[in-house]
Amino acid sequence: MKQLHSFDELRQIKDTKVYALGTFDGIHRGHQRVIHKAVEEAISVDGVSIIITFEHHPLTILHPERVPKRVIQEEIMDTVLEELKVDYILRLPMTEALLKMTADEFLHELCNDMNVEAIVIGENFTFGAKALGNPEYMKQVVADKNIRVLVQPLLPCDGSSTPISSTEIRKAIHEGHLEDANHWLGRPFQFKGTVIKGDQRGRTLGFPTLNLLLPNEMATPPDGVYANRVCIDGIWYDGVGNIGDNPTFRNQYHRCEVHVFNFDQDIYGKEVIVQFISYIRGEVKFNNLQDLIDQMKVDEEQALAILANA
Ligand SMILES: Cc1cc2nc3c(=O)[nH]c(=O)nc-3n(C[C@H](O)[C@H](O)[C@H](O)COP(=O)(O)O)c2cc1C
Ligand SMILES: Nc1ncnc2c1ncn2[C@@H]1O[C@H](COP(=O)(O)OP(=O)(O)OP(=O)(O)O)[C@@H](O)[C@H]1O
Repeated sequence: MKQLHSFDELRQIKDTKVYALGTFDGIHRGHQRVIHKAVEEAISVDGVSIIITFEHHPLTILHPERVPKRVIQEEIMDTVLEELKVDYILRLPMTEALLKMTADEFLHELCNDMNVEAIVIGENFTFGAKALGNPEYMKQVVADKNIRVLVQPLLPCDGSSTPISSTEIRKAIHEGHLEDANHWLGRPFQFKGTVIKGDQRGRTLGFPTLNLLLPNEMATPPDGVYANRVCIDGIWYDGVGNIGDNPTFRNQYHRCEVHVFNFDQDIYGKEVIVQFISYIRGEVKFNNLQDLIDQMKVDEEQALAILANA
């Protein structure tokens, strides 16, 4: 998948274009429906599929303190889009000028002299200044250009009328409802990070762990113990992990650590991906080391049972 950063770069592409429009934080199952349709259409007209999105959330300009935490990191988003066979992604830089662009102006930039065959959006898609543009309006504006607007019905969360959305997924992650978040995402919630040096105490407890700082831009599950999977050098391992600041010990800092089963290598400085499969329990301040060790043994058994069925 190739990366684009401006309307000008988009104009350089001469192939027949099929767009999928939106923020796409998470590439959840609803987003996948929209993207799949765009890829399918592009193949059927021998053209290219292009995701049109933004480099940063609009609130980075208006209210930076209110920017929502992300449910997928950009790098992982790109990997998922590659797997979905998307040809291009245009990440428009977020500027005041872009925010002020009317729905009409936005469509003009996207559609004039661009050789566009179709635009795929979800039913709830809005665009342009003050989000005044909607699917009906888009259809009217592009009707005379022979561009088809393919509006996809919203995929609901199971057993409810609420559509799957990054907002619902973010909430589930924050509340520790990883099974829901993972189901709506269509893959486990995960993040990538660099392994840092911990206090090297874990080894002496019989539970060596790899330590990571939690990525600042990401939604994070609550402090506590989790069944995890970890990707190290392209290989996936099972493990049991903890998010928190280890209240049993003094002078600790907030981090994510995972005890990886059947693994004993020095991987400081390596990039790993940690997936969160299920919440097991909250973090506890233990009165002595033996109580912590005994509890970690119970956690390990529970994680093994969860992962055997996940
Ligand atoms: C499965 C698991 C459960 C844990 N639970 C707790 C806990 O409830 N309370 C706590 O203070 N630390 C907990 N920890 C963190 C340990 O205290 C920490 O791994 C250990 O002190 C080693 O730290 P180090 O990696 O900096 O050497 C847990 C760690 C793991 C792997
Ligand atoms: N559940 C869904 N089913 C089908 N399409 C969806 C669904 N949710 C969003 N879409 C569509 O996917 C594209 C990207 O969605 P976008 O990220 O802009 O919104 P969202 O997922 O609803 O996020 P938020 O929770 O931030 O509102 C849009 O065209 C949108 O209409």
